[in-house]
Amino acid sequence: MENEKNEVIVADNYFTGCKDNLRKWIGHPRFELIRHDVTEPLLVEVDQIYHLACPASPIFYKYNPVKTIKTNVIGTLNMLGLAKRVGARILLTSTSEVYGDPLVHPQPESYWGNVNPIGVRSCYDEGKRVAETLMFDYHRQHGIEIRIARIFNTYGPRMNIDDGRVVSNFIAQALRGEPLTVQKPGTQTRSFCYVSDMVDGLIRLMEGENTGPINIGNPGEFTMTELAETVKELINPGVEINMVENTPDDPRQRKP
Ligand SMILES: O=c1ccn([C@@H]2O[C@H](COP(=O)(O)OP(=O)(O)O[C@H]3OC[C@@H](O)[C@H](O)[C@H]3O)[C@@H](O)[C@H]2O)c(=O)[nH]1
Repeated sequence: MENEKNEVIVADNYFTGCKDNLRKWIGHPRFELIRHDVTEPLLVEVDQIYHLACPASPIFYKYNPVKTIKTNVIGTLNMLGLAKRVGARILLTSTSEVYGDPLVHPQPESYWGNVNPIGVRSCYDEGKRVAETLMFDYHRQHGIEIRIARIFNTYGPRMNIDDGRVVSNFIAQALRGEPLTVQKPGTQTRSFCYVSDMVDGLIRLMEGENTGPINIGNPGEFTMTELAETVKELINPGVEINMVENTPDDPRQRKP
């Protein structure tokens, strides 16, 4: 949008997104906002498609798993159909979850992953794996220009305070003076990425020549206990850290 030539159409079903986050652009002559769910076809004329749809927080994507997999499969088919009809380049935001509970560490893009196909996270990780397959099939079969980013745990301003991912959870808990809930064993690791770095990475990927898949994230790796201690020290040294039960199939380590 900052570029004076670009016109931007945002399609959002507001399941996790929020109109208020776009307040700055609503009414701008080069901006259009449509309430739309990608599981339905979208008829617009565009040169580039950022296919970002799908809840990303485990609590949200597990809330309605059938809808999550529909978004990843039917949603991606619809966006690829749009790309094919108008000759647009399409970028898919895939995920580090395609590596599942990785047996290779760190995870290079060449690693095929260790994913449970029938678990509670499968709607998302297998869904994104199918989405990647569809991208490459449309590329090979129809010559569609594709870009695939594998996003690592990302955080930043305007995240929903109840998003459920670990960074916002710990910060919200510390601000409220509630115990920080570290899911057991606490030694599991993540590499975190700041949202504006992620956006830079996505734009560079879209504008560059590399189709991907490419990991976008940071090499810094933290255990969840280390993260809780850092948040406690920075925000509220008086707060407790509680170990709580984890959810099934939580990846033990993750680093690009
Ligand atoms: O309150 C909490 C929440 C989470 N956690 C732990 O923190 C770790 C990170 O969990 P998050 O819920 O933030 O999300 P994950 O890293 O598992 O997945 C995320 O990262 C990759 C993205 O592409 C995905 O969209 C997103 O699901 C997990 O090990 C989890 O057990 C806590 O210890 N306490």
